[in-house]
Amino acid sequence: MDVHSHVLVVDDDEDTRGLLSEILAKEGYDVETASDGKTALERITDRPPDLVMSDIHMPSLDGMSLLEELRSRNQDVPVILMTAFGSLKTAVDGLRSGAFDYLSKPFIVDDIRLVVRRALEHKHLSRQNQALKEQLRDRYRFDNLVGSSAGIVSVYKSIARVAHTDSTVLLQGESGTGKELIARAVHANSARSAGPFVAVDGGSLAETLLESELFGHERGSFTGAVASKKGLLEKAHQGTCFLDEVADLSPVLQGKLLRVIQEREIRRVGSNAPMNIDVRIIAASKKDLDQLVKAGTFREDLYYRLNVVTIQIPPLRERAEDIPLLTQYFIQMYGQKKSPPVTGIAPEAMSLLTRYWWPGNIRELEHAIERAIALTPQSVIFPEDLPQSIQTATVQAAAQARGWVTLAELEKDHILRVLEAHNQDLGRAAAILGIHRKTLLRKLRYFGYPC
Ligand SMILES: Nc1ncnc2c1ncn2[C@@H]1O[C@H](COP(=O)(O)OP(=O)(O)OP(=O)(O)O)[C@@H](O)[C@H]1O
Repeated sequence: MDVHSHVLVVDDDEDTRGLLSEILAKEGYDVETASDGKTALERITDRPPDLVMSDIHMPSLDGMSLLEELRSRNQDVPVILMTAFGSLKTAVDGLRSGAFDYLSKPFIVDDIRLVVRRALEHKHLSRQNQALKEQLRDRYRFDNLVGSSAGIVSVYKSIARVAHTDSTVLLQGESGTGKELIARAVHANSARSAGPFVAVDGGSLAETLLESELFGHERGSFTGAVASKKGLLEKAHQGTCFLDEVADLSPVLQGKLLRVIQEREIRRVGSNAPMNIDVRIIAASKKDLDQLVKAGTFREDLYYRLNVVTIQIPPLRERAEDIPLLTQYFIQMYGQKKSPPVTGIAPEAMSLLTRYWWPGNIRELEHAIERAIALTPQSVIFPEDLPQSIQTATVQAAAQARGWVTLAELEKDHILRVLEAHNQDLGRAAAILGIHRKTLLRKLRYFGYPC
């Protein structure tokens, strides 16, 4: 946060103005003063401050009226009311009318510092959240895809370019980068959008089951096939079939898929009669198909058929500038359902998110935000609401930046990772670490870990 934040002190008492100016200037703030509410309004119009500290009782426009005037002008500057000891009720009324906080006179210097810092942090945070909300509403979106980095904008352009053609598309990207969402966007922007979108996971089923899932089967074609059944490719007729984890298809199924693409026809298991189908195939893989072809585990002819247009989706760590926007998007998605609603994230927590390397990409970020929202009792996400792995990763990053790491940091990091990986089960973690449970507890208490 900017230490040169501009604070306007409003008080009819000259000594109070002097005292506050001195304290705040020492903290690095740029301080201006006014002796009554009317003068304050003129100053605010000329140069809007980041924070207003106003006495409640003043001649010509008191603190409460100043607050009301600011709110009626839709000016969202935080206001701290100052009150003489005894007029607490007015201060509480002020909070109800939207003051950020109040300070009682005589002042305690540390209270002033703390309340001012919190008010400015709050201002900074709400400004940041507002900017992100506007970005989300106006731009940086393509269907349900969010992001403004060069990497994701180039993906949007590719989607727009290929959607209207009927070509087969190959999506290459790590797990959780949004391949299915992108496939849906291609379908939604194509001439087939009124037709079905059918997703098939090539890695989820054993070969024979997958074959009958994909191509369907005739009654009696194998034990248990009591009725004939449409396959997923048939169900996708006149629409799009999204084939995820295409690298996991067995050689036999790779051959059959190649035939579908070449001949535009399928045969149900147990049938010799071919059926014409009109399906656009979008295939996806987290493994590099080019490498698999070289290694001889993926058919080269199928690769060339799939690879007519390839969209490379960059991992989240290579487009860290998208993290704040995505975070805000997920806060809006999950935070509204909570009571009280979660509407923002503290700058320290956001800083942890932007420094983490996200091996699980956007899916991992989405889960981290969803979990933090479920855990936090407040309306803002703080660092301690984030998974331990994200909190500790930052220690590692800092150590790496220094080029070394202390033994104590290494030990703490390792212990917390093992605990995280085993759902905080102390017994299992102690066994894996090769130490007694009591020793583990002692170390955790020493780290300040709640147990
Ligand atoms: N750009 C994005 N904007 C908003 N949400 C996104 C974006 N990309 C991905 N997501 C969300 O992240 C999650 C994972 O996305 P998706 O399932 O499409 O990834 P994937 O690459 O297909 O993963 P996998 O390879 O593991 O199947 C989903 O909940 C999706 O809605």
